[in-house]
Amino acid sequence: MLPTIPTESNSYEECKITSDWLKAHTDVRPVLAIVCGSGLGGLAKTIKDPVILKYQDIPNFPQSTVHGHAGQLVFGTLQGKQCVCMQGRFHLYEGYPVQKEGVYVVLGGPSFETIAECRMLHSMGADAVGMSTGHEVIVARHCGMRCFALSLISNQSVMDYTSKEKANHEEVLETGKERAAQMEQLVSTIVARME
Ligand SMILES: O=P(O)(O)O[C@H]1O[C@H](CO)[C@@H](O)[C@H]1O
Ligand code: HPA
Repeated sequence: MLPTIPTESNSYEECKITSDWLKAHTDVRPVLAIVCGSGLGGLAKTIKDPVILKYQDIPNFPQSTVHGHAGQLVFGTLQGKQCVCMQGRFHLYEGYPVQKEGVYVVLGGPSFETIAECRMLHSMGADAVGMSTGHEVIVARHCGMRCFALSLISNQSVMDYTSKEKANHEEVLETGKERAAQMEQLVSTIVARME
């Protein structure tokens, strides 16, 4: 029987469970990761002191369904560098999304979108709406700065005329407060790893 293939990318919490599980099962902390395609999994055999973890044993991990893909992570050392090899990859044709991408639309604010505007933006392919980051990035790029932006999705757009919900700044602040510690951790980790 073929394994169930997730169609959505995992949440932060699910990814953290995966990452904690992996860290508990190997002391290797890879500085590089190599994806091995069909017939190329042999590279993983050259890894020194390998720790082999099967995809099927890793929580929340996708499964390889293609013949010739071993379906395991091999952690160890290659040319003196700590690395991990994926012996088996995940393809679009197996039903895996290439990447969970979204379209961020930036509007002028400060008002929140009306239901009609939300519906229009949704029908145009928008996944998220903001009134800040897009503008900032445009100005920064104009000044020649390289940018990396994070936007916390803080509230749901209201699309239903019968809904009693209304997007509001209190909800945005509330979500911001709930996620502040994670955002702070994420940003400081990114900064620490910057060359
Ligand atoms: O205040 P920032 O962080 O921009 O986030 C958002 O929160 C406000 C809307 O509630 C807007 O200012 C919007 O940009
Ligand atoms: O619902 C929203 N719309 C636009 N900008 C926003 N910023 C936070 N929430 C929103």
